Amino acid sequence: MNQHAIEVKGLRKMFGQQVVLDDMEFSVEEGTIFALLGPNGAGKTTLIHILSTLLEPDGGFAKVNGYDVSDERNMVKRSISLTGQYAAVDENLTGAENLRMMCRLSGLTVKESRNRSDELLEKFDLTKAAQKLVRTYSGGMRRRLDLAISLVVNRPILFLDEPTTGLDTRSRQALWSIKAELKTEGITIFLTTQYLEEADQLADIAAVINRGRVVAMGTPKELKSRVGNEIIELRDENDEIIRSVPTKGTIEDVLQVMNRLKMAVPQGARVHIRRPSMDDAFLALTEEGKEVMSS
Ligand SMILES: Nc1ncnc2c1ncn2[C@@H]1O[C@H](COP(=O)(O)OP(=O)(O)OP(=O)(O)O)[C@@H](O)[C@H]1O
Repeated sequence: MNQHAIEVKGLRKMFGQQVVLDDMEFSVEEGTIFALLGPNGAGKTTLIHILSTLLEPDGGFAKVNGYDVSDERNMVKRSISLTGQYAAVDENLTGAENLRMMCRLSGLTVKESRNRSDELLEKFDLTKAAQKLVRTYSGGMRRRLDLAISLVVNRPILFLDEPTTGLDTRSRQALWSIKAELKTEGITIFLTTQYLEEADQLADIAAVINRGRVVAMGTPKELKSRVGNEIIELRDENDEIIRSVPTKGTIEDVLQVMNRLKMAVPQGARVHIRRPSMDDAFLALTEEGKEVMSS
């Protein structure tokens, strides 16, 4: 059956007078990686909390694995894993003990728990650190343990709230490769991120939200193409960017833009023409970007 892993329609959430999610609408196909991109305070965590039943919406509806987040909370909870601020890691236990405890709590036998823990420690490159107390772990190791714990029981949908925030490049890349592995197992991954690069590398579909609304959605490639086909960048003699202007990529358009720019830039400025990045798309699609693009 080809159903949506997540379906959101007219979703609304207010905190006091502040509208945090405003008529939000999108769906996520089963087995895909979906990235929710948005600046600080855009409403990403609020949305994850509603989808994982930690918060009640004020209007509209959301279904996760076919279950309504308000009316079928238990079924939703059984369909998801959630990593992030809420993972219960005991600092005074070892990584292996934490994992085995979670396995036992979720109903596995002692033997099954040992096997599943070993398998996850291996997958997340924690076998060597398995017998060390978690309080001695680095940030990257904690994140990997957090992710491993969220996978103790195979659930069809995995929520990752800013999973790589604060990780060094190496740990981030390790997490990316694990997520790609999960995808091959058919798990739907819903992640929030402020790293455009992350959405670009990983996601099948990315939605950009700003002030509680979806302002754009598509494959990272589609989102990038919304910014224009080629970007003209003018740099000064220190290689600092002076102007960055999207074009349609045709010779006529590029010439027209160059002519316009000629009047406004200092002599000696150098020209680069490049493909748009996710950063360009993000800036162009959010409020802040509109100012940049129209300047
Ligand atoms: N419990 C709460 N009570 C009041 N306001 C809240 C509450 N939780 C969030 N907000 C507000 O709602 C808005 C959206 O917050 P949210 O945490 O969902 O954003 P976010 O996109 O996850 O941001 P960040 O990237 O900084 O984590 C913010 O303005 C925040 O101050």
